[in-house]
Amino acid sequence: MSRQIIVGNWKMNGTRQDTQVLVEALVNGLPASAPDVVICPPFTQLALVQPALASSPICLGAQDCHKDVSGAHTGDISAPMLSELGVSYVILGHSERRQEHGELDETVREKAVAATKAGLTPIICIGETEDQRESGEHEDVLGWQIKGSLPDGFAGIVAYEPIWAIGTGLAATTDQIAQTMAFLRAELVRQFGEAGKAIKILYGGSVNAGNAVSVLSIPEVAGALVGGASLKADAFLSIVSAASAA
Ligand SMILES: O=C(CO)COP(=O)(O)O
Repeated sequence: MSRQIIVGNWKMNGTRQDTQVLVEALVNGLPASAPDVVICPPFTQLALVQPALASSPICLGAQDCHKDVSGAHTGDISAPMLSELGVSYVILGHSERRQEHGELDETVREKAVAATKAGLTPIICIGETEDQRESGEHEDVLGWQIKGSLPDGFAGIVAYEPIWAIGTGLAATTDQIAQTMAFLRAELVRQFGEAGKAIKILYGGSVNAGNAVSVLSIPEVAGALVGGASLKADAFLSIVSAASAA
């Protein structure tokens, strides 16, 4: 299996003090044979974290970017601004942004184009609601999200995050993840041809130190997008170690 990637999405958490303590623990505790590791602090902490990662293989990610390079977009941050801060990955289309900010597939696609132009690797999130899973519509929903959110020639990462598994402590079962991963791979190949085989797919949704080994051992799972457990150094480093073992 190719090298896995573990991404920590800190969401809207972390004072300067918390951030310094957490980053130091991650940098010092990273195992020698670690997978690729990315941490995505809030925008306001990026400039603080970047120098702390200077001599570490841990990469810096952001949680969103705008589709334009600059302009009258109050409160937004552009992809080149992130790139200038040493950011190399950006999470796009997270369900919290889709739900709280009404972000549509089309917007996510435009942001992915902007991110790629600025040299960032987009991590595009997709996932179904609990109702969609229960009514058996989840594959249709995920297929449409891939079609709508991933630009032509997409060479980034997809993160499958079932909305009902985010922050609930109830990760999807290994069978649910395995079936959905197989569906997503087939869909990526159907939509992108040969290039669809190379797109890494992460799983996200209540990944923790206890379930990481089983989640990361599922075929097609190329890593994890971790929320809550990425805020605790011990838990996140256990997940990182599980990826090294998977
Ligand atoms: O949304 C997530 C990562 O982007 C997952 O969050 P939790 O790991 O807290 O469920």
